[in-house]
Amino acid sequence: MVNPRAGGGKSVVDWPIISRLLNKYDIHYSHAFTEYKYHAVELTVQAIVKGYRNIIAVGGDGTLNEVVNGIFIQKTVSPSEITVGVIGVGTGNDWFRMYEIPHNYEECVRAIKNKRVFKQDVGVAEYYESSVRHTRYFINAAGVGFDAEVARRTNRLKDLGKRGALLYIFSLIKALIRYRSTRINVKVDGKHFQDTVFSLTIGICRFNGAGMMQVPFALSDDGLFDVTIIKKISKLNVVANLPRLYNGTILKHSRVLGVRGKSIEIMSIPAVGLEVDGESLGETPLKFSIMQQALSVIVGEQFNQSKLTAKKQPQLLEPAAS
Ligand SMILES: Nc1ncnc2c1ncn2[C@@H]1O[C@H](COP(=O)(O)OP(=O)(O)OP(=O)(O)O)[C@@H](O)[C@H]1O
Repeated sequence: MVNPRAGGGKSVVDWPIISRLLNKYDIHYSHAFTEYKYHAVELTVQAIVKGYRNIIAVGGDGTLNEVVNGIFIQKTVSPSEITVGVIGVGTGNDWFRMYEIPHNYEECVRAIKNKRVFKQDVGVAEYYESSVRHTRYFINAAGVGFDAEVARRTNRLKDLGKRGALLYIFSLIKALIRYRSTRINVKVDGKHFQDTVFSLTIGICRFNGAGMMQVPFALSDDGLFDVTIIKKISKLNVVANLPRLYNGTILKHSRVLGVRGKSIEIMSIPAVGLEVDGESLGETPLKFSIMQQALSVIVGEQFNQSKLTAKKQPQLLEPAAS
């Protein structure tokens, strides 16, 4: 599935190079260009009906998310029979960072050829848009509140043809000027937490926002979401602590809480926005559930799961009982 809009149009320019590499490594494939938003969901469903069982997303996190949604809404085969590979041409490519998927196209195609498969968790997000309940699968991270507002602004800029990882920082600064923290009620595996919250991230993998680590200890196959809750915080404090978003120390901040759980519910008045895998969706009330090791993905040759497991740290706070 080739998204010609990914990376601000880079995928369509680079497709001849990528297709030559797929031929060079003797990977037999057919390709389809997406023609509109959500088209990769439909194309994935159709491809599986036609008998394809290995799907490569050529794009960024959004294209990959649509392929995953196609895999989980189709009824032809069990999703466990499908394997997903990626060639990253997106702007953020955050999911790719978790698995050390190379930037270099040739290394990427070689990794697909070698087909080291990892089974990762899949999240299910339920949200509301125009008072109608929707469901969306995700494999990287979901953001609520300020995080979703930054994604909304970034996506608007991408729709206007802007590109580059600095879009996220630019949107973050613009969003910071206007955003107000909201009273949010969070339920994690039945335990309540209520406070005025600036931002909340629900992670399966570790990176979002073009390289930020808001859930720095997430393990993608443990059947648990890592949730990071940033309580109301001054704008100056946000700016002073920006490096923490990149160096994995965000949980050490006194206004930040980390919890783990399988089932998350979020309510707020007024409603706050949601993004999943960088795609801007609807708003609260929200429900998240997780399917452990439900998707087979091809990882980079350098990816070493045991390195991640060693970093698993149990310092995360338990959510306060109501
Ligand atoms: N033909 C198309 N025309 C317009 N939008 C499309 C088309 N095909 C796919 N899309 C949309 O393009 C959006 C961006 O895709 P994607 O996320 O893969 O690229 P990106 O934004 O450059 O990368 P990243 O999310 O990693 O920063 C997705 O929301 C997808 O729905």
